[in-house]
Amino acid sequence: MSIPADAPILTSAAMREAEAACAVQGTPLSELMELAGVAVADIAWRMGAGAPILILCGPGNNGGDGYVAARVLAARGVAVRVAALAEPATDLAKSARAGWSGPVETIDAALASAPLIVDALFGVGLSRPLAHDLTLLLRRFVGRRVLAVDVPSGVESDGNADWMPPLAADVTLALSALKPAHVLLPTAPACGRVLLAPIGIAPHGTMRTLPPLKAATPAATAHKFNRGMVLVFAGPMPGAAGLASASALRAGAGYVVLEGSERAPLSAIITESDARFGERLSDPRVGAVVIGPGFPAGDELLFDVEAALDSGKPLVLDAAAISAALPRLCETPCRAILTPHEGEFARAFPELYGSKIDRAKAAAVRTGAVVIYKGADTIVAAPDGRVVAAWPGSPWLATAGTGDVLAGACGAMLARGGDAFDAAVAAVGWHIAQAARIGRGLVADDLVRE
Ligand SMILES: NC(=O)C1=CN([C@@H]2O[C@H](COP(=O)(O)OP(=O)(O)OC[C@H]3O[C@@H](n4cnc5c(N)ncnc54)[C@H](OP(=O)(O)O)[C@@H]3O)[C@@H](O)[C@H]2O)[C@@H](O)CC1
Ligand SMILES: [K+]
Repeated sequence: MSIPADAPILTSAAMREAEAACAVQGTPLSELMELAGVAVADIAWRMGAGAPILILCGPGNNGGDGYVAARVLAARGVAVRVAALAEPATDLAKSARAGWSGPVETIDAALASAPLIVDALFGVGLSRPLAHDLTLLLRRFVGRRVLAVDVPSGVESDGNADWMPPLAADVTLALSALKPAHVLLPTAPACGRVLLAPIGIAPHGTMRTLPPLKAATPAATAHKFNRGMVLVFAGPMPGAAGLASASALRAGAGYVVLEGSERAPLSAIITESDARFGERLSDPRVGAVVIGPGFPAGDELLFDVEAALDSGKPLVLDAAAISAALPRLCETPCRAILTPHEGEFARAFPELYGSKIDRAKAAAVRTGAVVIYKGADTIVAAPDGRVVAAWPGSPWLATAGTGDVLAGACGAMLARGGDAFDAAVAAVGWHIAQAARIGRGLVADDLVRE
């Protein structure tokens, strides 16, 4: 599974707006469908490597892309068969169908045919789950290689429903932009390797996939304080804050103070007693405060969160600190990154609905903070509507303590100054890159070991 880096993501409504704008600017949709069909044919050609190809066409424009691809592949000498679910229903699909001079079979008649299936049944126009008999029919193709056009058929492209496609794709060719379903669970794994065909629409939007990680080399004039000073607050379980402080240092902070713990995980980390927390909070060199790792909910946490909020420092609020800070944040937004996992998000924002992207965006608007909604399909959302989707993360990150490491990395990035959203995206990118480097058998401590 893989996804193009820094690629646009559009909902079906935004996609239709972009298509309409394209038509207004003088590019007919038939031209886009031609480009889409050629792009599908190119990938199918490479995947098929000379083998026969069966193209399954639906009634809408997704099916239209399939007919164009069939025509292009046949012209290249590939043995192509086309099977349709129904007659084309749109003018575009009808004209694409008219361009295909070969026979059109029924899907069950074509079952025995090809090792490579091009799934052009439904794209962003799917409006309800697939009928049961069609689902059963399509399952009979399981085991063949599958190239899905735009999305695997059966998937609701905006990520609002967890309808799973009967035929998971080996490769999905997203047209013009990725769709939320490509980057959200449970549908993302069914998309396989996602490729993007930029077919003439220049999508304007605020959602993208994770950008490539930039190597942040310190400036020649750097010293430990101007590289970012992070104050990590340890609660009753200091191991978690220890991980966060080590991670802040590894992720590039110049100076890390671990407050409330006597044991530093790395020799360069300064430990201090609780008594100095207030004093440290007013230290002008402190660029970010991390609070929450290893801290159960309760009065003690509430008191410290209030003090951190009063300080006006940029904050990373993790675990129970998120709910503790919520009433204040909703009243007076501050420069903060919240890092909830699924359970913490549900506790803090039980009333939000929609896709994971919608809910992350709504939480960011409500709190005025950047939200990193963690999971295998991590979403980073800013209050101004920017979103970065980090699918696929690393499966090795699904282990205790990795969230504390992410919180520390957020502290390091935030302490450098600059935009909190960019800091959050950089921290998520760093976290995934570290995990990818270590891979099999990773435990949280490995992420901060070297
Ligand atoms: N973005 C781009 O640049 C370009 C995008 N293009 C392509 O267009 C695709 C979108 O095309 P689209 O809007 O025609 O929708 P599409 O997915 O083909 O399906 C709609 C049809 O399915 C039907 N239907 C719905 N649900 C159903 C169900 N459960 N079971 C049965 N039927 C169902 C629905 O009929 P209904 O019954 O709902 O009236 C309607 O007939 C897009 O994904 C991309 O591939 C390119 O061609 C051009 C450039
Ligand atoms: K499809």
